Amino acid sequence: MASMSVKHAIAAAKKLRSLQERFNPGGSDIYPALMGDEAITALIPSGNPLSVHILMFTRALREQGTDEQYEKFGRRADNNEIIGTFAQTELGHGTYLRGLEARADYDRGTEEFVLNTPKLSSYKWWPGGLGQTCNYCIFVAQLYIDNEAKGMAMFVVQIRDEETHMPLPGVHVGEIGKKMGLNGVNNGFLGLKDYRVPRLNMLMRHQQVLPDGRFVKSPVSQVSYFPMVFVRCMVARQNSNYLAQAATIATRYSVIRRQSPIEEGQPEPKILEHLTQQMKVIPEIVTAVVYRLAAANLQNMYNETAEAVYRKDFSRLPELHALACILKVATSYDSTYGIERLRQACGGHGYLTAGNLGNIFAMAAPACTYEGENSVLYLQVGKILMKNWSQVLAGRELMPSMAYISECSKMTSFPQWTGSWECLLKAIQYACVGSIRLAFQSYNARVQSAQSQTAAVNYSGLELTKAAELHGRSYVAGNFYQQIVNSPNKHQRSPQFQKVLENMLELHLIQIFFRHLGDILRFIRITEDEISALQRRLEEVLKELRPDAVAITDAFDFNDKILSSALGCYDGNVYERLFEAALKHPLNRKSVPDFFEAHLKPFMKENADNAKKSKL
Ligand SMILES: CCCCCCCC/C=C\CCCC(=O)SCCNC(=O)CCNC(=O)[C@H](O)C(C)(C)COP(=O)(O)OP(=O)(O)OC[C@H]1O[C@@H](n2cnc3c(N)ncnc32)[C@H](O)[C@@H]1OP(=O)(O)O
Ligand SMILES: Cc1cc2nc3c(=O)[nH]c(=O)nc-3n(C[C@H](O)[C@H](O)[C@H](O)COP(=O)(O)OP(=O)(O)OC[C@H]3O[C@@H](n4cnc5c(N)ncnc54)[C@H](O)[C@@H]3O)c2cc1C
Repeated sequence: MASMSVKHAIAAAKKLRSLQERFNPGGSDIYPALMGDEAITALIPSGNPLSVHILMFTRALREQGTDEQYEKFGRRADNNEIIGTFAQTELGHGTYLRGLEARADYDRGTEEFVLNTPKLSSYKWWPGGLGQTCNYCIFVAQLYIDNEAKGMAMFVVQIRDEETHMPLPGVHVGEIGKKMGLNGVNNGFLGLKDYRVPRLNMLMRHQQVLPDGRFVKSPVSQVSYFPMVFVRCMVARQNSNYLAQAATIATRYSVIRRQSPIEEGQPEPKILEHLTQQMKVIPEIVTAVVYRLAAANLQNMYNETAEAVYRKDFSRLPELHALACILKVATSYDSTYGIERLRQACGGHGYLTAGNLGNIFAMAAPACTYEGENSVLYLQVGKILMKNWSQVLAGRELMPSMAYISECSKMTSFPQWTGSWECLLKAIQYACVGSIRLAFQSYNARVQSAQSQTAAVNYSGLELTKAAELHGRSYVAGNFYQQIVNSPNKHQRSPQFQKVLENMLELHLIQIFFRHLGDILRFIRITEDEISALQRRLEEVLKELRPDAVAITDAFDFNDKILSSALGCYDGNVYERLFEAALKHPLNRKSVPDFFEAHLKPFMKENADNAKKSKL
């Protein structure tokens, strides 16, 4: 499996490189985006062993290395002359980066770093492609000068011979083992023992160790976390695509499959005519659209911020970090749960490998863990919200994506309920701000009762998480509202198209309202009649969107090869394709399987003989 995926990944890399040269000669930016795109991930169903090389190794060299270091390592990596990975996580630590145990001691006598993974728990563990594909890596370690810790630093480390691919002396490298999916990625382990690299192998764009051992601190230490910010943005985009793929499959299947007359004596309808089926499928289509738009916005913000960071302007980093975290969490959680819901919406056939929903799930689910475990990132956003709430209390302006928090904080009570989109959006934002206020009070009370700030974060963790989750909902819903209602492109849309978009907005807002009804009722009074009215609107908008479901998913524009699904093909020949796939199964190669004579027949015979004996 690993060797097939390496072969496919290389073919894809070549093809994309040629597209890059044709459409963006000399540029380097579209290549990583293309490389990680849905086409590639779908065509390499066991995972792309070059993803971390392209998304993290090359970027870190470009963004964390000096120009000289880029010339030495980065250019070769961009050309795929060397293949690397990002080796940060260890067997004993993934989340708590300050606890990483790998160390780099500066030897000023030789102007080298001595790299070590001193214990079993300090072995690098998980990096994509490290097991077999890579010959280089970025090794993240605690930097020590004269045995004094200076914080995290990144080192370019050659781990295999460029000619023979043999591991170099002092390097212990291998594959970590079979996973629930992504088995083509050869995630690896790495131990280093007194492994020396020249001083200029430490990436020194933002912090430096001078030849005499003097340490020049980065102006902003968090900039060393920047490679993770990029991948979080990519996860937001990629997981939205996985959800869109699953939604396309389930929608197409739901207009082919017929089951159970709705009226006695009537023919069996397409299953998508059943209201509960609409509720399983259509909201997921809409969620995919909503997240794709949010992820596109995030990507633009990333591009602008990355350019600024390259010029050493770090001012927008906190906002990008907060948004990348929350969208990474929201898209990975919602796509994972959504894909499973869509699998169930395909009944028994959804469980067949031929439907491909299992593999799409296996691709999407680990994003809840990698690149920052989701609960940990919720807490990270929760902490940022606390900081921003202090700013609100001090009357200061907030970053644009949090401006709604200031606005809601000024409201003494929620305005008259109208049920309009503006009212629904405001209700979500208002509940979010109420949750932030409660979390802040709880956190503050703990700090005032002499708890440390970190302990106060831990014990207010549930409230911080709730506030972060609602902030994600507020941002995503607000972004969708702006794009549908206030977009400058609105007037170029046909009235029919605008109506479909507005129906999607209606469904999204009502869906989020019902998901968070408990949270909203905590802060806003809404009557039973007002809630019932929303229930009727939900049923109505599902009915309105039903005829558009196929067209919307067709507009995602996945071709059959990418979906790889007997249930989701464009031509709708579901049963023919399921049969075709079944007949290809190895057990169908022979009418009588080998195990019959060897095991089954003797077993049955023995039972028959015993039965005969007991009758005698
Ligand atoms: C189309 C493409 C397809 C995509 C598919 C992807 C394919 C690739 C597949 C897999 C790749 C997976 C690769 C990896 O997993 S690499 C390893 C990733 N590891 C992590 O993400 C570790 C998670 N941990 C952390 O990020 C941090 O430790 C932490 C949780 C944020 C906590 O760190 P720390 O304790 O140091 O920090 P504080 O909480 O005290 O925060 C201090 C201040 O720093 C700010 N901060 C934190 N992180 C960042 C950041 N990234 N950028 C900017 N600022 C950051 C934080 O807000 C605090 O700020 P303050 O103002 O309060 O001082
Ligand atoms: C498919 C895959 C690919 C990966 N690729 C790479 C790669 O290329 N390079 C790389 O370096 N790493 C990679 N990783 C590792 C990944 O980044 C880590 O697994 C991830 O950051 C989570 O860290 P952890 O495994 O240590 O989880 P842990 O931190 O041990 O989490 C376990 C549990 O503890 C909880 N927890 C931890 N800390 C806190 C806290 N402060 N507060 C509350 N709860 C907490 C978590 O919420 C979670 O429930 C990959 C992982 C996977 C699954």
